[in-house]
Amino acid sequence: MLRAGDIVRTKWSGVRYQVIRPLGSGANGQVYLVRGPDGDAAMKVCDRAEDVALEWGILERVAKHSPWFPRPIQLDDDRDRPGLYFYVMESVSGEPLSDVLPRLSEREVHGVMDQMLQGLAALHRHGYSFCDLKPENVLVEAAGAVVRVRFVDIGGVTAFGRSVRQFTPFYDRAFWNLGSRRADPQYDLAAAAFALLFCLTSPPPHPLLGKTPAERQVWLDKALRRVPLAHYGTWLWALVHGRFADARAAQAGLPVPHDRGRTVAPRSHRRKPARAAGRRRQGTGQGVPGAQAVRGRPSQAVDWTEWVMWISIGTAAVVTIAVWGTLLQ
Ligand SMILES: Nc1ncnc2c1ncn2[C@@H]1O[C@H](COP(=O)(O)OP(=O)(O)OP(=O)(O)O)[C@@H](O)[C@H]1O
Repeated sequence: MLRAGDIVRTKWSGVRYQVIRPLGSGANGQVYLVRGPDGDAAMKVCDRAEDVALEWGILERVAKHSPWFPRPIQLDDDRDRPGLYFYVMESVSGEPLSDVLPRLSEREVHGVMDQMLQGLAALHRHGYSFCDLKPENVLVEAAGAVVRVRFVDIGGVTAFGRSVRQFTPFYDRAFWNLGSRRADPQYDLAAAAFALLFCLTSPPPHPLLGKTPAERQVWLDKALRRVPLAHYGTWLWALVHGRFADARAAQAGLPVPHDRGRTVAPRSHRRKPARAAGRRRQGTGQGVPGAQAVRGRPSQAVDWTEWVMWISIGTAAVVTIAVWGTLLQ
């Protein structure tokens, strides 16, 4: 564990980094904001040399093709602390997806998802899946009209066809019994959908980990019906069920924003789930460009503008009939 102010001197190149503050930690290690000869950077420290070597190798390979991941800077050991293994990469600014999404407008949510899918498409073009895609690993910078999305945590990136090495249960399609735990484009598309879904509604409760796959699916179906953005329920359903051929098709199917400057309500103010449990429809996937047939998709949240329109038409019809009735008497 490093502290603010600690100095790390690299063993082989003699470069000096000063620790500014921790940026985050996880199962594989800790990440610190450090100041080096070229300014601020992020240092990932792991207990095992193999983890550092593996992540560094992936980062070098992937970052070449994908500006969505941090740029690798250097791999080395600490000269003064034997057993401290680390690599240094670009420090990515932004906040985790879960903190940012609730205060974005529909148009900005659309922008975030569009960029996430572009980032995934770039990675997939080179034959890799992200695999450990979750809100903590998606950093978003939203400044005015500009929204910028970057990915961190390269550790799970896996070549297509291989078994997924690193995953988080709630973002893993196999946990929901919706596919295998093998790396492919749909694995990431499902994870992206779970990330958006849980940020827009609420994260799954911990006890779900001990439930059967059927019980988990019931929970997921309910969550999909609670999505507060028009048309996103259907699109997310198609993503988690692997209905899009690739990230480009999913991007083409992104619901068009109906932006009225509204922000996606914070959790405490979100609309109550639509009372539509019995209104599940059979669908054909129409209206979701790029999606194959979508069956048993969840019904959408109530669209009040449609209700207002029908009430107005009904009132006008009643008034017209009443006027004619009076005139004809
Ligand atoms: N390059 C970076 N720039 C800024 N923050 C970063 C960077 N890399 C990682 N982080 C932050 O540190 C956190 C932990 O890093 P990382 O995900 O690499 O660790 P991990 O041990 O693999 O975590 P997990 O167990 O979640 O997989 C990230 O969620 C992110 O908030």
